[in-house]
Amino acid sequence: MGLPRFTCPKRRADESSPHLYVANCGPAVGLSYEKIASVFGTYGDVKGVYAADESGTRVIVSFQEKGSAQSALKELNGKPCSSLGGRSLHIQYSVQSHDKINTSQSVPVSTSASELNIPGLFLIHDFITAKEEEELLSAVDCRPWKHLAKRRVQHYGYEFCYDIRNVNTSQFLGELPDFVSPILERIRSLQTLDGAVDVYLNQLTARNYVNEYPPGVGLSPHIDTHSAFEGSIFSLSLTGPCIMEFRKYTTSTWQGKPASSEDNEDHLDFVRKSIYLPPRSILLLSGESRYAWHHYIPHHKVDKVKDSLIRRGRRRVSFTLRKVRKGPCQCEFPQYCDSQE
Ligand SMILES: O=C(O)CCC(=O)C(=O)O
Ligand SMILES: [Fe+2]
Repeated sequence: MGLPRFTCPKRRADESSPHLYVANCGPAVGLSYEKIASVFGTYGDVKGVYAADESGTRVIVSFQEKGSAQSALKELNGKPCSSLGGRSLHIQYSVQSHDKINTSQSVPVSTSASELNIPGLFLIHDFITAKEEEELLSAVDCRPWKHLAKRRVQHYGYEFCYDIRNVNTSQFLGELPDFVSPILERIRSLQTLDGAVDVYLNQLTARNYVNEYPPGVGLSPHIDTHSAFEGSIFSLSLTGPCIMEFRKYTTSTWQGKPASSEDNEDHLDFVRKSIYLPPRSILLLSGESRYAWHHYIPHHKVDKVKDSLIRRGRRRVSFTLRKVRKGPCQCEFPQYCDSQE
């Protein structure tokens, strides 16, 4: 399925159209395009179902006739739909997109953080050896992965709660496991990169990305909640490559609230930059890159990096190491800060 020519209206569009913008729906929440087409097809001829963006949770359903879209909107909007596993959809009429930014268009991918020129972003290649990588993978694979709707994770130190996008600081799960000690030690040597980097970390999220899902499942754009974590975030990539895209929204407000299916797309103005994360590299987000830029991993099967096409592996595991924040965030980016809303 291609990407849409239609998108969510910037303001709620009341005039009807044969195209619906449907949120809380898509491959990332377990609903295939075929399934969506068949459910919406009960209201009329569906011309196509398209990804509305790269989140995997928003789609455009295009009907042949306006009347069909009208009936589907009336029947399916905002109530649990038994044929979609009880999920409540949030539906609006879609309008033709005149936005200059086409989210399907990819940006050139840099291989170094200096090329990207985002303050506070660092990438270190070959931060660990292949042997260390193997040991880290077997250590996490010996422990149970928690299967959530869109991800498989393990949390250490503190649990990260995806519904509130924050940590429960009163529930300490214990010290970080021994298998990350050599990594933590090496991270401490990175303090020389930038004096402001905080290298005393107490939370680890191991994330298992398995390329067995249909396109659309990746990591949606987010800023790690300011009030949850301090200013230095490290992400170690294991076993498979990917690209990470950074976006700075010019008109954005704080977006770290629990992802809502009613999120509007009122901030389509953004600068995009992309970086290639090879296995065994570590990425450090600090300063502006941590506080003011959204980051995300588009789900691609193949990434174009300079002149090469790089196929994603069947699996990527990342270790995100952070320090849990105990008081409110007092960063210099209040526009993006949940503590300074
Ligand atoms: O997988 C990664 O490298 C990044 C994960 C991430 O951004 C997060 O857990 O907040
Ligand atoms: Fe993140």
